[in-house]
Amino acid sequence: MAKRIEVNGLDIYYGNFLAVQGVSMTIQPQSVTALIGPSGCGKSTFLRTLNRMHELVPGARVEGKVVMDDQDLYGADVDPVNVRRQIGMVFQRPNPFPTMSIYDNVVAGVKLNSKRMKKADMDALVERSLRAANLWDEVKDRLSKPGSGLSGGQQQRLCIARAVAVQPEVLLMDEPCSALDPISTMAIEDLMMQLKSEYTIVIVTHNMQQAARVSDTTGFFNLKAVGEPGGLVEVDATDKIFSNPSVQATEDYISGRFG
Ligand SMILES: Nc1ncnc2c1ncn2[C@@H]1O[C@H](COP(=O)(O)OP(=O)(O)OP(=O)(O)O)[C@@H](O)[C@H]1O
Repeated sequence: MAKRIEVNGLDIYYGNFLAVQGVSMTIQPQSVTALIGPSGCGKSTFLRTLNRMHELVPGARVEGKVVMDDQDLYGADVDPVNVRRQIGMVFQRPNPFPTMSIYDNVVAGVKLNSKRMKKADMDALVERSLRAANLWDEVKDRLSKPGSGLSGGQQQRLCIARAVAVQPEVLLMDEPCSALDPISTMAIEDLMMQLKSEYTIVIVTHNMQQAARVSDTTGFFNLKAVGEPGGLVEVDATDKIFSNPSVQATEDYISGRFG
């Protein structure tokens, strides 16, 4: 299921404002890629271009290429809704539909894709997705209760269950633990390590220990200067980035000298 994403010469605009310039990188399947860098350098903006969510902002657009396996995600005949089905996203704040039951939250995306399913198949999908998100045991006896009744960490795992229920190839996570306590954070990190055997995972994180713990590859984004666009400074094996980066700015950032 996991797919490779090739990004080539990507420039990302909000109207006339060039927010991110010239990103080229390969995102490997069945692995976790972490994106780190100081605030405002364009990590989240870049992440949202990978599943065509960026263009939901009026006036926002990209130039350059994003190719998933052999599919040009910005090709003229490509339906962005279909791209978002293949490339799921988990956000900073857990955002289950508050009045919907846990069960309905898991199948919400599947229903949106207007797939008609038998009740037994739907039940199996709910169980499989909640198990994949390591949440099944905690909620199996209250599937009809509202998703908003769960703890923050459980809600975030519910959102992950909702994302995996549509069987995407890629999972994008934008600071998925920043609103969670350390125990819930550990649960999500464990989950990422398990999910990467089936998915391509890209995570934006401000937590460098987290990037070092969970990712195989790390990309460091930075602004060239104030008022200049952000860009990818270097991308390499996580061990290398955290022990012997090629660029001084990466070392300065990871050793806490700025950002
Ligand atoms: N909706 C928007 N409209 C206009 N400009 C935006 C919008 N969202 C972000 N930007 C600008 O794009 C640039 C990159 O922002 P982005 O949020 O991607 O950075 P980031 O590295 O993810 O930051 P943080 O770590 O603080 O979340 C910034 O200059 C920001 O002000």
